[in-house]
Amino acid sequence: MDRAPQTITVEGLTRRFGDFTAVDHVDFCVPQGTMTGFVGGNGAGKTTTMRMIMGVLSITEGRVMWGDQPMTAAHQRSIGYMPEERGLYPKQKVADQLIYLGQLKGLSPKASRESVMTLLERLGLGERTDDTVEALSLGNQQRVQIAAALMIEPAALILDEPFSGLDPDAVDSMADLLREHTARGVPVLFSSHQLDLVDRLCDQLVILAKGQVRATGTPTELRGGSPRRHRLVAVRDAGWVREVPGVVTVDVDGPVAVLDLVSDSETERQRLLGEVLAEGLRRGGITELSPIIPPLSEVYREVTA
Ligand SMILES: Nc1ncnc2c1ncn2[C@@H]1O[C@H](COP(=O)(O)OP(=O)(O)OP(=O)(O)O)[C@@H](O)[C@H]1O
Repeated sequence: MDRAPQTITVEGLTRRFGDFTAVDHVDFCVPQGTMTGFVGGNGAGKTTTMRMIMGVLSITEGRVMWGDQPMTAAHQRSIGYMPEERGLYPKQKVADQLIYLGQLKGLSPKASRESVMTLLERLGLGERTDDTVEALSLGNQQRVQIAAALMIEPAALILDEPFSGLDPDAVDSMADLLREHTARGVPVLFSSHQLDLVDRLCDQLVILAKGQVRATGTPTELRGGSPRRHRLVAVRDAGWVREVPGVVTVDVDGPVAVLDLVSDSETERQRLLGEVLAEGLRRGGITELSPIIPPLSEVYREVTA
């Protein structure tokens, strides 16, 4: 099987259940070597989209491309998929279960054992390999699911809520593992409700609401480029900032002010910052002048409203 990573492109993807359109002409792409966050409220259509990409749900309209070819079952078999319904056997031992899965995916028993042991160790489960799945906490069961998706050098990763229920250490190990895959060109699509995490990890985002794509882009692009608002802390009262032409003062509270550099031009905003700095020096000094970066949750609320 060809395991070379390829870009995944979703074109006009649509799924209806009776009269209800769960996914409505969705277009986006998961480029090779990028981590793409798939976000949207409950029922937005993320799982349905991922299921169509993976061929576990039929497509009503549209198509999924693997590089420049329509996605086939063989391509889908080369993708590491973590479905929403987790599907581990509760009474089987963790390592045995994964080793068997590796063999089903074409590894020799020895190669499968090696791959499983390394992955479980990386995911902090090195000492739980002989426990049954049901004996693990939910977060640790989640780690086993992740190991199942990451086995056999996947050519792409489609992960439905891989971070839910993980503690911060597990999130970090998981993020490191995913980055190793993107570094070898693997496209990664993962859904999440944790916007701070998506912001930290993703190269790009796809925001879905009511089955439709509302926005796509890098976190910076979605915030509208570099920020206009800045926080100023002066050594003395910052009231003087009202007199700097071209700068709108949103708020002044003693030495602290919030400014808006009302220009769409990056060069002009840089010039205005220079003016503020120069004036600040004349007025006794500045201890801080920093951009106010809106949280991604604010952007999300705006585009899905
Ligand atoms: N088999 C089905 N039959 C009928 N409706 C369905 C079916 N599967 C999904 N839906 C509906 O499609 C919509 C999208 O569901 P989906 O599970 O894709 O959303 P989601 O974005 O993954 O949500 P969540 O974040 O809650 O997991 C929902 O309204 C859901 O009820």
